[in-house]
Amino acid sequence: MLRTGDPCLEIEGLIHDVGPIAAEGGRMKRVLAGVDLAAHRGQVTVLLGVNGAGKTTTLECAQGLRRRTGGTVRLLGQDPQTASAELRSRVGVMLQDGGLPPSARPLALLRHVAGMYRDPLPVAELAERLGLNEFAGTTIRRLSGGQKQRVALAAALIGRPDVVFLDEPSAGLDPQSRQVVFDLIADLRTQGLGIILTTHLLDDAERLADWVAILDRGRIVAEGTVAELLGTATTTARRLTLRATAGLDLAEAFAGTGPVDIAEAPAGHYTIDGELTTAHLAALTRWLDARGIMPSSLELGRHSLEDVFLGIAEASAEEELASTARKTA
Ligand SMILES: Nc1ncnc2c1ncn2[C@@H]1O[C@H](COP(=O)(O)OP(=O)(O)OP(=O)(O)O)[C@@H](O)[C@H]1O
Repeated sequence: MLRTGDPCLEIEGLIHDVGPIAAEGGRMKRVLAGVDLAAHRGQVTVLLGVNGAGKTTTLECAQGLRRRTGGTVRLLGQDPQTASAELRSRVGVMLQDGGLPPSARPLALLRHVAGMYRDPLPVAELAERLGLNEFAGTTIRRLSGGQKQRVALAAALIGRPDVVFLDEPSAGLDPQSRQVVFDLIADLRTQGLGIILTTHLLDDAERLADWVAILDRGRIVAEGTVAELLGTATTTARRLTLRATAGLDLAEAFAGTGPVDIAEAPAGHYTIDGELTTAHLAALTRWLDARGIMPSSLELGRHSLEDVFLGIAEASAEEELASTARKTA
């Protein structure tokens, strides 16, 4: 996909070391090992990775909240570590644990934050959109995780930023609030904001992302649109699941087609894996028809981002094992 819109964030070779770590013999730990990432205006860029992959650290280095050990970061054209107050006012940030003052009430807090900007969004409008009025009189400390999350999102957006960082924006949200937040993110994208968000939820990435970068052990291991990432999986096995009478000799059904792996577990639940084509489907249904067997279900599995993600995570874990084995040999 052509990435349209000006780049709002350009990261090259980002390295971040932490430590010294006492538990590791006083050694430094490399948390980011050369991250390259670009985010553009008018797009949602999703940084996807398992717990501990380095997502939050990448965001914090991108915002200048952590000093990097190496590499370059340009946020709206400036180095965030030495950025002007003017740059900061153009960046919205929603951190993972909110960072909200516990004794404040949501609307008073938002009015206060709005007062720091030259041209803030109307507080009432944002509060209405994010459903904050339901708990306007409650102090932040008494709000649920999802309610705090919505207040934190409002605070990140109130200054009409050009770029917004959202760390796990859907964490703790019920399905309805999640939809509200996702719709808002989609609107912000249409308005030309650059949105960079982290998640470990594949569903979030599939629903929101214009561009996905998969982070694993401090490195970007794959990136592209969701379609492109799924495209990389089309050459790998696809799965057919069938529920029918127990004990069928399905190998016979596929005798004239390309090779497949067939498993039956539990009885009557079959999975057929392989490079499946319409010829496999035709062979199976012909074989069933000839025996008068009507399956109770027959489903062709589509690839999901989960397949891609799990494949990458597995390959990376194997690589790490091999490298540890080499070091200890
Ligand atoms: N100051 C620090 N001292 C020691 N280890 C650290 C420090 N900061 C980060 N780490 C480690 O760096 C790794 C990356 O952390 P980070 O919070 O960026 O991951 P993440 O992908 O955001 O994970 P999560 O999804 O759990 O938030 C983790 O293993 C974390 O424990």
